[in-house]
Amino acid sequence: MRFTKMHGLGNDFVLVNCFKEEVEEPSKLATKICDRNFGVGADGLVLILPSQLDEADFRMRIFNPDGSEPEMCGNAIRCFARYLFERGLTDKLNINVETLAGIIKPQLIVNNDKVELVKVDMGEPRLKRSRIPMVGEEQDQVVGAEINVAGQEVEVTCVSMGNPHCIIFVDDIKKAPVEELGPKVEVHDAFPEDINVEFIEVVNDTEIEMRVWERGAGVTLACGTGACASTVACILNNLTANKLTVHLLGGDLVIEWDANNNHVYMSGPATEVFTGDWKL
Ligand SMILES: N[C@@H](CCC[C@H](N)C(=O)O)C(=O)O
Repeated sequence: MRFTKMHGLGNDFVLVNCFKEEVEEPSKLATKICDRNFGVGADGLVLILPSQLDEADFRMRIFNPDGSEPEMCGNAIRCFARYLFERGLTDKLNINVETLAGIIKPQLIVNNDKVELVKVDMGEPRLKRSRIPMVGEEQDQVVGAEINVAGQEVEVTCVSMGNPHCIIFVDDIKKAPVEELGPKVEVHDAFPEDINVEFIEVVNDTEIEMRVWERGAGVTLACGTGACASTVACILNNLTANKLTVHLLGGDLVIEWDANNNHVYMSGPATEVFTGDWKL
């Protein structure tokens, strides 16, 4: 099976073109191919598929290294769009992609035939508890709410970008308890579908530092949906302006929550690393 290894700011993926390859058990394949010792090594397996929907050009499925299937992945969809364009699967610069989080719209910014950046219309953030999902009063927003994590009160803001995110503000990002608190919050009873956990230090009005513990993956160098959810969380808490540079371990994303249409936009790079043949 032919595959392509790509990354968005070090959040890395194995992409398989299912117009040419057949993947029978994607969840099982993800656990094997994402393994960093016995496989290719990646934060996710991405399948490139045709869409049956009139409004969509292609369909993206993504699987976490633990085999679970999340609704969306921000860094993967930039890689997905670049792959489609550079492999000639489309000549469109604005692509409509069917995902479990709805239709997501990447736009390729091309210079001299080279994809320089991908700007993605990530759609509207979901703010009600029932849409995160989180237990409790369905219609409420979760802004500065307290949850008890192993005997410790933790203040959280929760936002869904199609997939769920729990944002925790910290004073010093270098001391953020990503590996201690992250896995406990991920599987907390309050979150019936588990949750991605972002630790945020607000640097100033237009910049934040972020570290992430991803559902089904653990620590990663970047998370696109997480950067979008964290930007929304900063704005809901009146901490920043509506357009931010999000500094991640793997590099920077620019995120804007547009007040005119309530959509969140993410801009960042997508990089191809190598292609290979999977033999197992
Ligand atoms: N790294 C991704 C998010 C991948 C899915 C996530 N682990 C989940 O389970 O929701 C991104 O860039 O958005």
